[in-house]
Amino acid sequence: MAEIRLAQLAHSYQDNPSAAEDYALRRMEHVWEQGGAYALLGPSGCGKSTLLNIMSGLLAPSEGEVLFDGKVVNALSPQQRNIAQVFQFPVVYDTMTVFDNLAFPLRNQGKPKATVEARVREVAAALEIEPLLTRKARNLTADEKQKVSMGRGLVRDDVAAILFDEPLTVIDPQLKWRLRRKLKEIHQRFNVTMVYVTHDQLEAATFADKIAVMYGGQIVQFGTPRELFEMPRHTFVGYFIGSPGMNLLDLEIVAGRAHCHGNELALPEAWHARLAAQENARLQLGIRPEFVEVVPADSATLTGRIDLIQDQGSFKIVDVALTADPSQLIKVRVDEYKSLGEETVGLHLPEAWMRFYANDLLLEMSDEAV
Ligand SMILES: Nc1ncnc2c1ncn2[C@@H]1O[C@H](COP(=O)(O)OP(=O)(O)OP(=O)(O)O)[C@@H](O)[C@H]1O
Repeated sequence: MAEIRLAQLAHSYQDNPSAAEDYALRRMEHVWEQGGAYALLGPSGCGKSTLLNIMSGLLAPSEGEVLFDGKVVNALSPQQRNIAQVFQFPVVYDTMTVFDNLAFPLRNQGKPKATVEARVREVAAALEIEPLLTRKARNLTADEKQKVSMGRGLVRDDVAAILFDEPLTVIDPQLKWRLRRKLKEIHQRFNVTMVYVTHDQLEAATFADKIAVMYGGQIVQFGTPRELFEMPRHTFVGYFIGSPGMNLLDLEIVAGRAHCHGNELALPEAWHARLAAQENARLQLGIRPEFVEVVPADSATLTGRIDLIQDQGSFKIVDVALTADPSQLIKVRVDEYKSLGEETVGLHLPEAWMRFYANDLLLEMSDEAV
């Protein structure tokens, strides 16, 4: 088991990269601590698999170093790094029984028969595949094969880390949730560093203690699911996390004060000054649909017309088109029983839940300054 450190790491698939866009991974510093349960979350093409393959040793980075417990491992193969990897599609030996598939990595290491037997049964029980142990792998369903594949990743107790690359893609949706919970339980029991790649925020949040959100070849935020929800450090995190994502509204500075679509924001003086000081930056206000309040129009920060109401069961998502600019929609989450009355509504944006971004990056202010 190991701490995995990425030092000045970058990767380009091109021979002579020059511009930032030539890099699948932009220069990064990152640490996965020993024993953590992590998710690497991001949209297709953001660099997740590239990063995972560099950590496992399947791909050599074009720049920088990968360190396991402080030792540079760039030149080591996946076997030498002692990494277990579980891929999107099952990797099993069809002609072997499930037992032999699970036992394979242990027998390769020359482990005693009793140890092999005990460990295979423990992992099979954790994954609920004990009844399959005597079956030939080729007769299994895709779900069952993938469980065996995961079992092969979990069976060794001396691995530096287990890396999962979208391992539940082939799994039946109803089973997915149960398997994620299982993986979490197994993580708690075996205390091994796990990094789980996914593009699904729910999958990331149910598995991981901390999530690294990737965008455009960079880790734009590394935090708990709650931190990503409450304090997105990049507009992409605001937009990508949440359902629907964060509302992002352009801000203007008029005579040194922050305005949103023609209305001055009710903010402490220090915030107006901080925003006004961001010369030439694109300024945005971010607020999640959960925190926008529907209020009488005469006491509102902004007013608008209800454009669409989507019933989501226990709540509704209401799209409000702003009076000052009807092309700008704000999404508001309201209780299913809330009566919205008039078509024109007022919106209150509580100061505690407003987030400010300059060129997509969160602006912060210490408590004393506000
Ligand atoms: N072998 C390769 N040769 C050239 N470019 C590649 C190669 N593999 C990936 N890329 C490019 O690198 C970027 C990152 O790809 P990567 O597969 O790491 O992203 P990802 O987040 O894992 O996406 P997905 O979820 O679709 O697998 C993409 O622009 C992709 O086109």
